Amino acid sequence: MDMVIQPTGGLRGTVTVPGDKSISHRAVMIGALAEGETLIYNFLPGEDCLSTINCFRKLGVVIEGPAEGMVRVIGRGLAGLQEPGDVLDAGNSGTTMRLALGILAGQKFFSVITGDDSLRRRPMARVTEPLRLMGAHIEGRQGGRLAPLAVHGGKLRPICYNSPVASAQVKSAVLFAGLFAQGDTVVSEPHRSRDHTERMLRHFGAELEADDKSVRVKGLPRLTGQVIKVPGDISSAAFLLVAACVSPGSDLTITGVGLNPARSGIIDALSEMGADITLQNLREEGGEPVGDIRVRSAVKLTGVKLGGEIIPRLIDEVPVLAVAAALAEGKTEIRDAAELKVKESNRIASTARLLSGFGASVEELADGLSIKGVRSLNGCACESGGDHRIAMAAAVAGLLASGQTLVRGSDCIDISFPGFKNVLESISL
Ligand SMILES: O=C(O)C1=C[C@@H](OP(=O)(O)O)[C@@H](O)[C@H](O)C1
Ligand SMILES: C=C(OP(=O)(O)O)C(=O)O
Repeated sequence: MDMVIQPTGGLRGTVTVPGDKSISHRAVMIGALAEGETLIYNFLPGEDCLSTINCFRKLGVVIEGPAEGMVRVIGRGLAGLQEPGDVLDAGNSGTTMRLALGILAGQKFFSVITGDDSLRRRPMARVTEPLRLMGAHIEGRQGGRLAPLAVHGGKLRPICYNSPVASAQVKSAVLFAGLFAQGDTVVSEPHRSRDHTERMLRHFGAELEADDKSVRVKGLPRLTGQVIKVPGDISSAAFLLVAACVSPGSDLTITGVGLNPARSGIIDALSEMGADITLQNLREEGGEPVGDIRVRSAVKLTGVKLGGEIIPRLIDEVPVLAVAAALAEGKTEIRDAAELKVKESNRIASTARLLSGFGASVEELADGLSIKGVRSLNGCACESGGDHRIAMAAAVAGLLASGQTLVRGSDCIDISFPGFKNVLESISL
């Protein structure tokens, strides 16, 4: 499907964005392992989260919905999953595959998990290695580095795992496996990644301690079904934030957005660039910080240097942040972001290609991007390459460019932000 985008005269009004993808996945998975019913409100009906629901249905879990934003999970308890009669399909979702592997590692039965072309190219050794150390038997292409992966799970032992990458998916897979091991499982990482798993496990009754760089979970907890209200996804809000910052005449409020500090790097980065962003109505819901974000057109955005600890806090927002950088004054450098190469596409290459098509001045670095701001972008025809974040970054660039933009292959936006085009149309002048 192609999406046509015209230049915007500013973004105005009050909107919500769909539920957080990371939290929606985890609510289904932890709900499945809990005893009793879990009700999930504002569940993200994006394709990735539907893949999680499908996988857990095949594991014998009764899951109703999503219907009007609500999902009901009838938990089976820690020992209640059943052997799937067929291959589990994680679709395009790295989170589904990696987190599910942590759970499958702890099951006595045999299972196979696969995904689409993109997911079958993404690195899985980062989870299969620690899960093998815990005692799981996992086979796959290239010695277990690539899906499809076959898992003979069973009795696991706890480990102290020092992850070489700051990845919430690796951390969560090991913590989930740790639920099935007697004793304490510890995971540490070079920088702190998003901590939704830790927060939600605690909410369901697990014993968990965390400090700056490590997390410890006690095995064999009794998890109890909960009511979860999923906040709006800051990664989806990011597209609207950038469009509103850069286009003159904007005054936009996005209500009920998750503001977990491990996810809010985009607000810090844009603010450092000179954006006019205020946070209002700050509160906590279900153990997650939530608030409303008001963004007005910036007088001027200036280039920044980003690297180190902020990178995991804005990793999925780099493509759209690069659009802001392309129109900022001076140079922006994003380093320490080599992880972008192993997302749905190589996002260093795909972001550089996208921006070049709009006439931006961008250079690919081994671990990031260097972008020199230009006065204006020119609308163009571009390709999503099947990557939802690239498709939406392209749409935002189109809103800020002169002339018309055509985004080819925009259907992949439904992976994380169903209704994106309608939301844009409702706020764009
Ligand atoms: O745990 C999660 O929900 C996610 C973690 C991040 O991936 P990594 O753990 O690979 O960094 C992120 O890019 C992805 O969109 C969602
Ligand atoms: C990288 C992403 O997701 P996942 O790893 O779950 O495919 C994303 O949503 O940008």
